[in-house]
Amino acid sequence: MARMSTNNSTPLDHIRNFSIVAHIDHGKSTLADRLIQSTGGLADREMSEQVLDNMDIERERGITIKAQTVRLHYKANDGETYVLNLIDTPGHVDFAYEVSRSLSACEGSLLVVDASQGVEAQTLANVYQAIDNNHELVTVLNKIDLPAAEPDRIREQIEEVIGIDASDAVLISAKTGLGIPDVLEAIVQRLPAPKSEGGEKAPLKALLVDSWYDTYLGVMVLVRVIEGRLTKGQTVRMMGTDAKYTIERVGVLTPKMVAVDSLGPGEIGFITASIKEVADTRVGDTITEDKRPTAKALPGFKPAQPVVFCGLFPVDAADFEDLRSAMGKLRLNDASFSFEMESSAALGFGFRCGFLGLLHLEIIQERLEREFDLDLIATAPSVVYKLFMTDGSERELHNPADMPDVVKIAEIHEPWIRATILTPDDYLGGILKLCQDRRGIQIELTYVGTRAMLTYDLPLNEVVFDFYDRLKSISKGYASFDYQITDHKEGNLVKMSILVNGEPVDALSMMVHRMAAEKRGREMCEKLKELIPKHMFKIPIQAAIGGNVIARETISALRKDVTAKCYGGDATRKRKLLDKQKAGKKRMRQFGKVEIPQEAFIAALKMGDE
Ligand SMILES: Nc1nc2c(ncn2[C@@H]2O[C@H](COP(=O)(O)OP(=O)(O)OP(=O)(O)O)[C@@H](O)[C@H]2O)c(=O)[nH]1
Repeated sequence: MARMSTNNSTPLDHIRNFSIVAHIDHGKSTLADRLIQSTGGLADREMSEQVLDNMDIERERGITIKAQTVRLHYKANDGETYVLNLIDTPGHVDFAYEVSRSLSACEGSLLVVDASQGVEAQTLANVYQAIDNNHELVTVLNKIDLPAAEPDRIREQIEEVIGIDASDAVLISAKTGLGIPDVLEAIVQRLPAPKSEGGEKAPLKALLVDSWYDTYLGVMVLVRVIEGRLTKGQTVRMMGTDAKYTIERVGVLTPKMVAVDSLGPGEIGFITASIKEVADTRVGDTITEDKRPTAKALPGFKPAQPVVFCGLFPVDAADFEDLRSAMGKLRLNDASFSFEMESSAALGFGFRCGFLGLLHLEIIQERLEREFDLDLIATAPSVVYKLFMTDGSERELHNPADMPDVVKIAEIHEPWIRATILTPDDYLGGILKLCQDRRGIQIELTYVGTRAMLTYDLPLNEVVFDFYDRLKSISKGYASFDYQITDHKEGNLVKMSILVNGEPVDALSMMVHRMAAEKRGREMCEKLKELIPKHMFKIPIQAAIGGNVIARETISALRKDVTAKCYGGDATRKRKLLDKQKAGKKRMRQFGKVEIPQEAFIAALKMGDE
């Protein structure tokens, strides 16, 4: 780690702590890179594209998962040098809680809007979070290099839709660098400096903003000092967990890690303290000095609750231990991902995993397959149901396979969301139909120019499968979507089982609304008929509720011997064909006498609405 002999007492009025809020792809990371580059945080040659996005997957998918922070030194037009702390926030709905936690560590935000696209669903969601955190805002219109950019129109739209003054919006192109100096000036001139009531003489009070696992340094904790001073060697106490630690390192990210002696009021930096797991650090906790504690803890955050669950099983049972260790490693860096062992009659040993949303699920699954070279079967994603039992007790259901006997259940409650959808009005009809088909209740429909803004209440259960994919395809990618979980409501829900050759495949069972069960069951059977290859015998595929079969398809029997066409041919050709079949088998799973390909599990769940 580099060492910087910073003078550690940057006066408060020379500090600006800010975030960038934006819809996905509106250019947040590109702008962050520009700010780092133009303040000399990294030499040009060190700039790999998008330094803020650490992980390969993030880079490939172009999304920011883990919030990061960067300290910049900026010499302003008034001749003074300011310390600017940029806290990066993720843009996707699944990570909304990370947005909120990082916003609470700063006083202002840059609201970045693509001047060719305008306000989108996540622009709204994120800007309201910033306003809720009492942030001052600087509006930045990006991509003005594009011929399609219409800064005047978008400025009006921002005023109309969000209700903030955008007359002094800064026009930039993060791509070409145009307007970047104006952004830096606006940060200094228009965003407030942090305040500290007690100042640096007060007992230590710092906010635990984030934590992550670094292979070399172990658990790193991102902190924002409110009052007092955080120093190397100090013994601190986490007020929420009551755990004591001795601070080993104090540093800042420039974005390289740079050690400093201490952090004072208003400053943001990281500490390390031989903390074993990220799970030992509670985001939103208050860090204070053990021997001179602060009187009152900060309000803190609600911990992120997993909302979507699914089972992950190794295709090859021998990979179970590898899967366990890989999950343990991922969990080190992502306390919002949870897993516990599960066994399934059909799939053997695996894990029941909890995620913040579907994207989170996909990212974890992809990382397990790619970084750890594991072949996995994922079961149908399920939301968390609340079961009210006839004996008066209450329990949570994370897995349709654990569904108790229906006669013992008085009521099943399912989570509902409030969704905001923005779309060009050409696609409105299709989107209304989609929401309606998914049991949606329309709350509001307003227009902003030729764009419609829709508010719908929807059961989360109807959204977890493929709602987002469908929305994108109906709107040719133009609609944007954001949601918040609102409450649990009673639903007429049943467990639908799928039987292949008479055997229930628990990985495919799911909770469905009674009215939609037959249609869903029929679609599942039809899809599986396409996905499961023919065998030497007839295979019935059935969907059932309790003992009642509600849909049925049959896969006809295969007669031909595949090697027959090699008759008389040379042995190597025959061997090749058999090898090819064997490789194909690796991605198959045996259920009784039937082999089901791995893709069938996911594909069967992604049903069209046509
Ligand atoms: N033409 C043009 N393209 C830009 C500009 N700024 C960003 N882009 C492009 O827009 C795309 C999205 O930019 P990002 O910076 O990755 O967007 P982001 O908001 O950080 O996206 P997430 O990390 O997914 O939240 C990239 O392909 C950029 O190259 C700009 O000023 N002009």
